[in-house]
Amino acid sequence: MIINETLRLYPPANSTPRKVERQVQLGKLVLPASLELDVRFHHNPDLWGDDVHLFKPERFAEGIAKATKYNPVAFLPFGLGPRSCVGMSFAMTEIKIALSMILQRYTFSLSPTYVHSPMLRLTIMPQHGIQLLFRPLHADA
Ligand code: HEM
Repeated sequence: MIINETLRLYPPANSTPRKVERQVQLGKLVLPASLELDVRFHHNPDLWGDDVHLFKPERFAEGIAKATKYNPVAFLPFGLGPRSCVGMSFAMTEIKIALSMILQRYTFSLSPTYVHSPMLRLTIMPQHGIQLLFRPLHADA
């Protein structure tokens, strides 16, 4: 739940560039051929609710399908289609291993010096870093 909500609000790839191959109508919008688009993810209150900008891992309590109201294009941290991320399974496995190794050994909380300022520099990253206070769970950690 926490990983999914982090990927929803702070997807490392904030948008996906696409080029329109042939003219297409999307609702009221007519997109002409050759138009270059930057498709941005996960900030539509119609899909996520009025609390779209809040970090709420519990959205995913019953899985991605339920959280997205069964809309298969609502949650796209790894993109979609034939050019979607080839590293998705690797990345998800790596995140889970790293988190479980940390959580087995430490508790941690945000340092009072932390300033929340996500910024886009190729990927989304914390502008001033993330200062955490770690406490070992075991005497030998
Ligand atoms: C949390 C980690 C990651 C996220 C959120 C992420 C996200 C993405 C996104 C959004 C795309 C573009 C998909 C599209 O255009 O539809 C992409 C493409 C790609 N990613 Fe990742 N990625 C992650 C980790 C990785 C890792 C670990 C690898 C390699 C080991 C990787 C390799 C690639 C490659 C090669 C592409 C280009 C695929 C293509 O154009 O056919 N990614 N990724």
